[in-house]
Amino acid sequence: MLEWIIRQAQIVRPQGVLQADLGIAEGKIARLEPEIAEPARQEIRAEGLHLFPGTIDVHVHFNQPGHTDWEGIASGSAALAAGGGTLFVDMPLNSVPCTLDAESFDLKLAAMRSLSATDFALWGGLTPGNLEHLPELAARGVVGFKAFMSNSGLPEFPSCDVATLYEGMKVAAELGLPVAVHAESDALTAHLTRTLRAQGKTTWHDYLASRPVFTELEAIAQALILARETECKLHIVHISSGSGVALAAEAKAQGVDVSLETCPHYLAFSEADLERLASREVAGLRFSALTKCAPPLRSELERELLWSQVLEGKVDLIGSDHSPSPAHLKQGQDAFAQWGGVAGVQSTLGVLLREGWHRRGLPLEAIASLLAEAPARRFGLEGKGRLEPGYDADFTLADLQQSFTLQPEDLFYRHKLSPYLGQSFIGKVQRTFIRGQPVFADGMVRPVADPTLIRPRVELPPSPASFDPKESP
Ligand SMILES: NC(=O)N[C@H]1NC(=O)NC1=O
Ligand SMILES: [Zn+2]
Ligand SMILES: [Zn+2]
Repeated sequence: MLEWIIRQAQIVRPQGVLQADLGIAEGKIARLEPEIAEPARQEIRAEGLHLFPGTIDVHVHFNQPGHTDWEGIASGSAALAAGGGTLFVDMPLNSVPCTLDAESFDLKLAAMRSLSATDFALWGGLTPGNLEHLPELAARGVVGFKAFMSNSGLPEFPSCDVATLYEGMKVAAELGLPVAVHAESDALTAHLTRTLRAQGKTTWHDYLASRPVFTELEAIAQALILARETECKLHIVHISSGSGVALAAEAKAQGVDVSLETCPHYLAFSEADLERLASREVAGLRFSALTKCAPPLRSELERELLWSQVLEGKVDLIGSDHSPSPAHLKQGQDAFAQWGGVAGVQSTLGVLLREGWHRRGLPLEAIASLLAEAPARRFGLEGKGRLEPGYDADFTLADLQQSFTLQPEDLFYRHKLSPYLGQSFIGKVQRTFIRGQPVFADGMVRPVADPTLIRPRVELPPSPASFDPKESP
């Protein structure tokens, strides 16, 4: 007997939106049909609601173990589920220890298994000094290796010089896993930061001036050259500018195996918003501090160029780069000293519905691809990301007729701080299911019974054929 039937929702998939019944058995989608005649143990009438694949956020920092005072797995994953998410991939840094070897992986895995409200996957780190640990991380199931091309802000996660990045890509290519890069030039951003600070500059404006678009382009170009040379799969995280997407998309069209990620904050905000709102206080913090991130917000022109690339299908996927901190790390007059990171894991679907679907005509089908199918496909997350029989019953029901204003009490974050507070959104998330288990309903999160590490299915490059004497003439 079917466990659940969700009746007559608008089912949103990359290939189209259709009204149908979705039947669930043993945690998987068992049937997807115009009408399922038989009953199920439990049914939901969902006329008028949209049923999206559960969103997959490949870029979060939940910071546990070590920095549970910044976020933590339980609160971060609960926020993901409340925003329609069913799976996240945690970054290797901001936790203590960083995920750089087998031991640190095992510590994080144990914490995830006991605390996560959702399924999860893990990134390993690539830094100078941990190259020899990449194989053991791969064996344990990381989806790939994250490297910083500029200062990460954390001494325990040093940035990769070009030689380390090159050697790391060679190892990753052999392991069949991607390298993800935070693409900003260390030489240029460090130089500009030093110059501005030496002049006593401290405003948010000065911070933006220390990381202009060309410093991002310089790093993207370098990463593309190395990926082409090593035949390593490359994932460029949080591309902030339309120009950055154009550069990477061009290389992709020429055959470089690269995927492009941007974040909701680069789609929702620009320098023009900062100009207007910089000193407005949200939850006691300045808007300029809540939106401080690296790479930083860009001009209105770059934001609209980025949108046009999203609408043209040039961006593969969207990750939140949820990187929260306690309020005290975002206080003070010196913009350079404030913690860089935006808290947004709960708002990704809302931003795409408002800024994309409602304001710019982004099809709902594209949202299903950007937030679920593409991340699952790119990172080999089998059984995830699609609303098809045989796939895990991971989905979310949202009411696109219902608008709401985001309030601090809506947020599941440890710190109720977000640049989206006080903004109105459409598409309130009503329920989220993971492997057929209701994880979010009636404004409450009930963690999945068995939070599971999703390991990537890795396709290794073919090894040279061994000599078979029987076959020889
Ligand atoms: N350490 C960390 O989370 N850094 C992130 N924050 C941000 O704004 N950009 C990043 O890469
Ligand atoms: Zn980054
Ligand atoms: Zn990040």
